Amino acid sequence: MAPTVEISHLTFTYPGIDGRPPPGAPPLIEDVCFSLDAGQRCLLLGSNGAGKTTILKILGGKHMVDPSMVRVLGRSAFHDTALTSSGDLSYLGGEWRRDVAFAGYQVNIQMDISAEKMIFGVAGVDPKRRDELIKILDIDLAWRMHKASDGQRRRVQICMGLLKPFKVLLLDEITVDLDVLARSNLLTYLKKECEERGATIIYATHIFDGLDDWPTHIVYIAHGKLQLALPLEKVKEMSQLSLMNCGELVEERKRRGQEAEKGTKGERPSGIRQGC
Ligand SMILES: Nc1ncnc2c1ncn2[C@@H]1O[C@H](COP(=O)(O)OP(=O)(O)OP(=O)(O)O)[C@@H](O)[C@H]1O
Repeated sequence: MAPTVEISHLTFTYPGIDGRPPPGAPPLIEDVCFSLDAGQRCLLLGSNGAGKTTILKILGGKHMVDPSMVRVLGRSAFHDTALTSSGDLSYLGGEWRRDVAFAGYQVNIQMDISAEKMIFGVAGVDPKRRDELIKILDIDLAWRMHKASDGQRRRVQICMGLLKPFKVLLLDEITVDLDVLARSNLLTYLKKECEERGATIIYATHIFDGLDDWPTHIVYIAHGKLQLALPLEKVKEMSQLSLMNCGELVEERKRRGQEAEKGTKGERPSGIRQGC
């Protein structure tokens, strides 16, 4: 079966004010390759500014790249807007606290509107799925969105983003405003979505609590370059380190790679269908 997410030699630079990449500027994302299959859950790790959001936005079709570099469900999200409008590809990112991005549209949520109106306003939704999400996220349908707390808004926004049974879900630090119980319920629900429906999820986060056994794969980015892309068991086997120390693992592998290069052949991080 073809991978659901394919990143192949992805290289990207943000355009300058003239709409073109600044001449001579090094690429922000450079030669990143990895792919994921249906049912896999990938944690996308990296320090601030490493390029995680940029990669997720490219995958979500928010920045244009050559279609050969990024394929989601075999298509380019930037060029094929039906991917997001159908709900097959869902992107939940940081700006969601103020705006709801659903099916490719941005809706401002500062106005006086109830959570119920927002959630039930989405047409073509399975009522059972909607009820389950409302329960899991512990949403009070009477919340007025302009008065709701950040965490309450975030719950409504996450609920709306998950109403359609996505095939690929991109999560960019969306659980930061959630309390421990809501976060744990959401992660359990998302795991179930992958195991039962074969959904693929990429989740960028700095908060590792409760994630030890959640991902199936780990991808680590530093300075826009892929450092590691491996199944979780491999990461655990190799390092006996927690996810928190993934950076140390990468440094150790780089050091060993450099030593090997000095000798015979250089070691290259091997991983989840790395095609580069
Ligand atoms: N629209 C933009 N134009 C130019 N540069 C940008 C733009 N957005 C982000 N950058 C730069 O790209 C780099 C990577 O940013 P990105 O948001 O992808 O990192 P990140 O890994 O998600 O970081 P964080 O963990 O802090 O969210 C940063 O140096 C940032 O300043």
